[in-house]
Amino acid sequence: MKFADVILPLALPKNYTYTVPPEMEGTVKAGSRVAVQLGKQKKYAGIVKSVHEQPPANYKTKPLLDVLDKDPVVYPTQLSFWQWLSSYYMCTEGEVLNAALPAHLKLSSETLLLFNDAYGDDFSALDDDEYLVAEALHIRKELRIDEVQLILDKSDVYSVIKELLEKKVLLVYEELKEVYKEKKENFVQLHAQYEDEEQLAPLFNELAKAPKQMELLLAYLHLIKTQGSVLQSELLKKSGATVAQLKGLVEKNILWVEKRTVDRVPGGGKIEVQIDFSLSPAQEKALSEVRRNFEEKPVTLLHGVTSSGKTQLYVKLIEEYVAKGKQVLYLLPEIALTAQIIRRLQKHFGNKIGIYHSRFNNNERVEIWNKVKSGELQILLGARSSLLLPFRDLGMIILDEEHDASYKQQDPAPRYHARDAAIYYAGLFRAKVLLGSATPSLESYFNAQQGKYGLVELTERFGGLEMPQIEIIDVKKERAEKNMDENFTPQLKAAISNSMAADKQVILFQNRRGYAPFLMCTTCGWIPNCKNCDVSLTYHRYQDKLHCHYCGTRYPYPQTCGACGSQTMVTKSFGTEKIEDDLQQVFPKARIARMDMDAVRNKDSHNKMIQLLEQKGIDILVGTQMVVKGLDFENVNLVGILSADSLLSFPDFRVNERAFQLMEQVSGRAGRKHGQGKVIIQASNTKHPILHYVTMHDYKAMYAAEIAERQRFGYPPFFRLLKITFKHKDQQIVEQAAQVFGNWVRPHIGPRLVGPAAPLVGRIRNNYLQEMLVKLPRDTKVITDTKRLLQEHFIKLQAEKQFRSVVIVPDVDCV
Ligand SMILES: Nc1ncnc2c1ncn2[C@@H]1O[C@H](COP(=O)(O)OP(=O)(O)OP(=O)(O)O)[C@@H](O)[C@H]1O
Ligand SMILES: [Zn+2]
Repeated sequence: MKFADVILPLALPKNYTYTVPPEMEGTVKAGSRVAVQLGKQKKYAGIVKSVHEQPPANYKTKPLLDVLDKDPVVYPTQLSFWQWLSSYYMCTEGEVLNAALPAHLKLSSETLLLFNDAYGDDFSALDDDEYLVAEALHIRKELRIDEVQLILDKSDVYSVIKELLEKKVLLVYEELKEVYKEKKENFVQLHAQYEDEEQLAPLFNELAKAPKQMELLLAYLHLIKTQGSVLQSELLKKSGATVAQLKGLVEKNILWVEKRTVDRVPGGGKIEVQIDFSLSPAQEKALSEVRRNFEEKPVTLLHGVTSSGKTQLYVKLIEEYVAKGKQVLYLLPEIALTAQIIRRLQKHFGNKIGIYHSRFNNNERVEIWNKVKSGELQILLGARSSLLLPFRDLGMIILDEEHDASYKQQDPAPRYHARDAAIYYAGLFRAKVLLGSATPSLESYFNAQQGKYGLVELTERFGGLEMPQIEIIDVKKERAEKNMDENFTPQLKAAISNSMAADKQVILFQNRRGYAPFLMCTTCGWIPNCKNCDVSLTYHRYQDKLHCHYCGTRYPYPQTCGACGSQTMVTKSFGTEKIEDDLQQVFPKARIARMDMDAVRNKDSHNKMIQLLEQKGIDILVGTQMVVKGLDFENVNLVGILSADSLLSFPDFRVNERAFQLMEQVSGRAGRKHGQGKVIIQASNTKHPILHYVTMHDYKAMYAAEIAERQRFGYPPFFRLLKITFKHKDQQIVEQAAQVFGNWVRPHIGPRLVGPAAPLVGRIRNNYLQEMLVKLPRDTKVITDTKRLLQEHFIKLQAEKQFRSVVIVPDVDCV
């Protein structure tokens, strides 16, 4: 008798074992999707983790209902990776599976199926069962899986549903209510008679009188040669012609236009790799050092100053791996960054490259999933979630901006760090990992210093440009002397004027979004707080509302103080929205744009803003963290940091490291092409050592100072941090639970256990919080033992009646 352990897309502590019915023995493999029953009613599609002959000790197994795929949906490598993720990051394999699988591959009895209107009503291509379901759906528009079971009068309906999904007859309802729409685009083609070169010559003569049409035709011929197919939009862009001019050629029966369904995610195509630049001697040297390091070590850190051309180095390396037939994963910390990089990469790799991130809809995700799995996509650019894709033969992972905290997943589980997960995942393929940054994390630089990672340094900017010149301005002084214009010092104002006069562009950085981070009553000091969270509210002038940045709740603007009733509410501190407003007053002619989470909610608006900036349609860009990283604009010569103080003063042991990284990175946007850039940093505490390191662009001095502190106080990289958060609606219960838990484990852990205590924001979405920190020495055995101990006590705590509903969230390597 054969048994299969199945991972279900649920947070079950253990995987269930099912019996493999004899007729399925040939088809059930590790990685296959199977339909199973859980409990009396529920059915799910899960993934087989392993097939074996060992019945479980404590329960009678149920049979698998169905095998959903001829070929497994993931390879054994992914199963090993998932298992590591779940054990290292203390979550269940079901949670990992849930994060990894696109919704279309996850089905359960609660799944709502929708009819895809785009399919039409011609069901002739369907078999009997499919037809019955399609017809019912066509009439009723939506069905639950149990209703499908009634219609077909059987319980194993998953394979039918899967077929219908693949044939695009039906859709899986997702919260986003996205509807599958085939994407159609106009393609242009040459009439067959002209495909013969000899016929072309007379055509050219004929068109000599119509130069625009001639240009169109030439552009067409170029595109068809290089790309294999010609999009109307691209053709018009390349030739600079109008639709009317194209119509002219269509009317002459030379070209014709056809609407075709296109992949949402381009792939295939016939572009050849074109590397049309050469590396500078410094880059060449760095590249060969990377290669040499790769021979000895799986991980190498490329520490290259801003604008040293790390991206170009990546391109060369990618080319080498692609030529060897390997897949390459290029990770970026934020979706926001993909837009510019993808254009840079597509220049070289055309359609060999795909993008993947959480803002993709499910249709797009399934397409990418399949192309990565088949190996059709050789290069994938993506955010951290692309690590969960079923790569077939990975040769290298590039992790750009490796220091970035957004590489850590916060919620929900698995709360993995993409850098560490990438290193593990690459190890399973014996692939290489290249970490790149101008401001490496202390952890990675430490590992490089220790010889665990290779280290390659690139210390000069490409093109012989100097690092930007940094000027620190004392805001306290300027304020006292009443020289300030809103939040701008005269120095910053003058520098902006100069840039604009020279037809250059400016980036201004402020780390708070909204208009004012809080309001205050000048009579009694009252500050409006969120009802659900213990935080002050941010004023957003655009909507004239107060927002909670933790739970998203919006409140009307209070005309009077909520405590004393006076009409003396004033805004305190300032966010990007206010800077944008004030700038417009000070520079009425400037074209100003704002880039923050509020301004660029969807991927396209962000992309458009970047393109506008590239095309010099914006003079001044104001933004948060978003403008800091990786962006490459040749015309920006000035960067202003409005308030360094807010970066240097929050209670976190990483504050100095983060502030340095941020300031160095945002400074790095200035002066990347035509002459040295300038950076103005406004600060009250101008003597802060971090400001000094930034002025000198001295990463190593910052590193030396910080690493000593970390060692002294027992923080990463010397210890790993595991944070445990307890959450409950009732403050007393959560405090008790944390106390009890602390008392249980403290005797085993000792002084390495810190807390419990309420975090800075002690209540979020009406849940009270308690936190505890465990410092883990870099010793695998201690780490595993401690995790096991904690896990046992989580279960013990939740077995206590009064604590049953306390939510426990372990966060390994928290950031
Ligand atoms: N070998 C090269 N040939 C032509 N252009 C180059 C070369 N190297 C770099 N550049 C150009 O210099 C600019 C900076 O390079 P790139 O963006 O790769 O730097 P980076 O090291 O990734 O910087 P950051 O860390 O700030 O993101 C880009 O516009 C890039 O196209
Ligand atoms: Zn709130």
